[in-house]
Amino acid sequence: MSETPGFPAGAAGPGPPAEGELTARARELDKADPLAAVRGRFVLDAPPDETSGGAAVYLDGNSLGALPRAVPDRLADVIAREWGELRIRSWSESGWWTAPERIGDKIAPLIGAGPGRVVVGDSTSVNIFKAVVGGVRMAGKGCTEILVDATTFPTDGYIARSAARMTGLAVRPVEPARIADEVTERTALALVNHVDYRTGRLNDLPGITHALHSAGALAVWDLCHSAGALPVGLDAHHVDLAVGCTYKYLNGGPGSPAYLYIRESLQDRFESPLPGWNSHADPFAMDPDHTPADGIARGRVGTPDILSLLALEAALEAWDGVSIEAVRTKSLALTDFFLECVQACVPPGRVRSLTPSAHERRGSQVSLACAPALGSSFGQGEIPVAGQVMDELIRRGVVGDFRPPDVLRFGFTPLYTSFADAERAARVLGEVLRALPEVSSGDGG
Ligand SMILES: Cc1ncc(COP(=O)(O)O)c(C=O)c1O
Ligand SMILES: Nc1ccccc1C(=O)C[C@H](N)C(=O)O
Repeated sequence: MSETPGFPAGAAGPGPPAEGELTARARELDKADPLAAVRGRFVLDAPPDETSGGAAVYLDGNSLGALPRAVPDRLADVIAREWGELRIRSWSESGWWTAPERIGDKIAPLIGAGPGRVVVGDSTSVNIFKAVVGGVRMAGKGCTEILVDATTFPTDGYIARSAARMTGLAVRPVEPARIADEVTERTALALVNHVDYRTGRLNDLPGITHALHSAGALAVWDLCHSAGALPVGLDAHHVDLAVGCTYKYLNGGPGSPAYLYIRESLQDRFESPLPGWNSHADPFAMDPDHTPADGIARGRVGTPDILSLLALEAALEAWDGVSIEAVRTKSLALTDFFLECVQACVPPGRVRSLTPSAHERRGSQVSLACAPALGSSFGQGEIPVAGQVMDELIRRGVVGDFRPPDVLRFGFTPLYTSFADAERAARVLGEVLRALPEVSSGDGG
């Protein structure tokens, strides 16, 4: 097993860790945490004590964020009053019609965008389609290819290949770190994940964007795993187009609508491949010909999903008075502390951190490759051992997730994750791995 900076070989002893010391450190860190009170804005299990020993530590906010307390009452009001009583009048009187731009402006500061550059609606996949086809239509005439992050979350690759087929271009998968070397004057754009969903690696958005621009190509970023977790700086780094979901670190709820960012200076050249009536300059003119709206509204398609949109708007209240810089500081402290606890609690050689140890290359999750121990005490089956380990962690109240082939993912949402959560998760992971038989494959460390 290769040594990674997070786990110097032989540094951890096989016996039970110095629990008391780590627990005390976690308590001190939580006491000093300026965001500690923000946790109260979310519905979460109470921390475990002698009576509630089974309460869950939630480390899956990088897949589905926890429920913000403001959402249920707001949604109840939207349903009972705005829909139930005002009915059709709510499109204007309750601000439903303009919600996609209004809520876009609320997300904008979290991703470094000025007002009028973000519109909310549709899924991330649909926005990837709009961004890629819209980007190709803005690119130079002689372009023949689209570069796609070779390590991307699958949906980006699927959509990019279909968009390329429709526009007559080829798709070339390239590792993010190689994009600066691989881009040519024939490249229309590159579609890149800001944070790698599997490893938690933070890709170099300023550097890659600059390299693409130097070659005359556009930069299209997928912010699903960075928005709400770290500063993105879309305007500052002159990103052309970006998309992201809102159900992870923005806590918008299951299936909450995604967003599209279009750089201000490109907006009047953006031609949507899905020019629905909501993107028309005058939707209620019912014009048979499409005239695109000015500004970011041209990124809209059809009737917005109001219930989900307004749940998201209420969820964003959890950010009141919180800076994304403070979130980043806590995120790095949490992931550092978790890695330290894992090193102390987990028998050597059983996991290997896939997440870069360098802060400037790390998102807000820790991914641990789980050594392929065989003959697990949780029963042998088709499930890879890492999947069994995660099932057992969840059974013991530590909720992360498993991604094939061997990755345990732990997401840290600074708005509500505590240092005590990080310590408990690492301790339970150590217990689960100690309960498994020794690594039997040759590459264990
Ligand atoms: C990087 C990335 N892009 C896109 C998606 C999903 O897209 P959609 O919102 O269309 O399901 C995810 C996760 O679901 C993701 O991690
Ligand atoms: N949208 C979902 C619906 C159901 C279950 C998971 C997701 C995810 O978001 C997965 C996530 N994108 C990931 O990084 O694996």
